[in-house]
Amino acid sequence: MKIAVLPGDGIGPEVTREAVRVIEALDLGIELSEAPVGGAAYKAKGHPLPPETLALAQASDAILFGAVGDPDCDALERHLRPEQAILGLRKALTLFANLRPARVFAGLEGASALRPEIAAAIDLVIVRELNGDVYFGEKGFRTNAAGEREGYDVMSYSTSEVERIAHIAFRTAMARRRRVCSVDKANVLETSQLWRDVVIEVAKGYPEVALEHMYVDNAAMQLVRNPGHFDVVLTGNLFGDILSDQASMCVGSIGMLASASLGERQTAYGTFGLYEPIHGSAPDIAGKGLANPMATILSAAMLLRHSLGQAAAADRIEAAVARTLADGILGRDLGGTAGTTEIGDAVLARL
Ligand SMILES: NC(=O)c1ccc[n+]([C@@H]2O[C@H](COP(=O)([O-])OP(=O)(O)OC[C@H]3O[C@@H](n4cnc5c(N)ncnc54)[C@H](O)[C@@H]3O)[C@@H](O)[C@H]2O)c1
Ligand SMILES: CC(C)[C@H](C(=O)O)[C@@H](O)C(=O)O
Ligand SMILES: [Mg+2]
Repeated sequence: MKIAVLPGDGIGPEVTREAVRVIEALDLGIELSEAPVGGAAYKAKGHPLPPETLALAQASDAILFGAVGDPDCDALERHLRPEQAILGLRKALTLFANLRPARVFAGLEGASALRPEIAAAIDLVIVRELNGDVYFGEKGFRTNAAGEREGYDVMSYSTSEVERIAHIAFRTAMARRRRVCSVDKANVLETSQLWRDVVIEVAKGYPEVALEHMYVDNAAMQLVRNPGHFDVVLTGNLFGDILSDQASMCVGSIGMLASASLGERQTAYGTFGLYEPIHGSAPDIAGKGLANPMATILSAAMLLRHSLGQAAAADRIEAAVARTLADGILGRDLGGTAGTTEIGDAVLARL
C-alpha cells in the first residue's frame, strides 16, 4: 500500500505532519513518499505540479494532500499559480467526486456559529462535482465592443458529467438516510437546468431515495436555518466549494472538515483517491503552530477507508478524534488553546 504525501504550502505541511504521524502509529505497513506541490514546488522546480509529483501520485494507491496557496505567487500567470496543482491533480486523475462530510462531534455544539440545538442535528455530506463547471470552461480576457477589458469564464456541464456524480450521490444516500437534495440555480442558468433534468432521470434508478431540488441561494439560507434537514447535498463544482466552507462553520470550524476526491479507478485495495482538508494554506496563521490538524487527520481516516480497505483503522482514528474533542482538547479555531502538535499528540494518545 503506497500513499503519496503532498504537503504543499502554508499550514499544509504542519497539518499533514500530524496526519502522517497518526498513519505511521497504526503500523499498517504503508509506504509513504513525499513530493513538493503548489507554491513550494513552483519555488523549487518552476512548476506547481511538477511531472515527478504527478508521476508519484499516479503510481500510488492514494494521495494525502495538505493545502496549496502562497501570496507570493498571486501575481504569477494563472497556469503557474499554486492552486493549479490541486485543480491539475483532480483533472489529470479524473477525480470527479468530492465527498465533504460535515457532522457535529459531541462536545462541539457550543463551538458552532449556530445555536447549539440547531448545530447538534448536523450530519450531512456534500457530494460536489469536481471535474467540470465554470472551473474548467474556456476562460480569458478580451476587449468588449465598448473597448473595455473584460474577463470571462464559461460555465457548462455535459449530461455524462452530471450522470456520474448523481449516481455517486444516490449511492451515498442509500448507505445513509436516503435523502438527496440537489442544489442548482435552474431559475437562471441553463447549466443548472440540464443538471436538474439529468438528476431527475438518474433518480428513477433509486426509488428508495427521496429527491428534492433547491436553488443555491435558498440552500445557503437553509444550511444556517435548519441544517439538520440535509442528508446528501448533491451539487456542482462552484456551489459545492462555497457551501462546504459554510457547512464547516455550522459544525464549528473549517479546521474540522475532511474530504475525499474519488474517480472510478480501482486499486488492489479500494478506490483510488485524493484526501485533503477543505481549508486552504491559511497564510495568516502559517508557521505559528496554531492550525487545527483534525480535518487532515480525518481525511487520513477517509483515505484508509475508501482507498486502502482499512475500515477498522479508519474507525480507530475517528474514535480517537472524537475522544480528543470530548476531552476538551481544542484548537483556537474552536475556542480552545491547543496547538497543532498538541492536538496531534492527543489523538495519538487516544488511538
Ligand atoms: N485545496 C486547497 O489547497 C485550498 C483550499 C482553499 C484555499 N486554498 C488557498 O489557500 C490560500 C488562502 O485562502 P483563504 O484564506 O481564502 O482560505 P483558508 O482556508 O486558507 O483560510 C481561511 C481562514 O480560515 C483559517 N483556517 C483555515 N484552516 C485552518 C485550520 N486548519 N485551523 C485553524 N484555522 C484555519 C485561516 O487562518 C483563515 O483565517 C489561497 O491561496 C487559496 O487559494 C487552497
Ligand atoms: C484552491 C481551490 C482551487 C479549491 C477549489 O476551489 O476547489 C479550494 O477552495 C477547495 O475547496 O478545495
Ligand atoms: Mg474551497
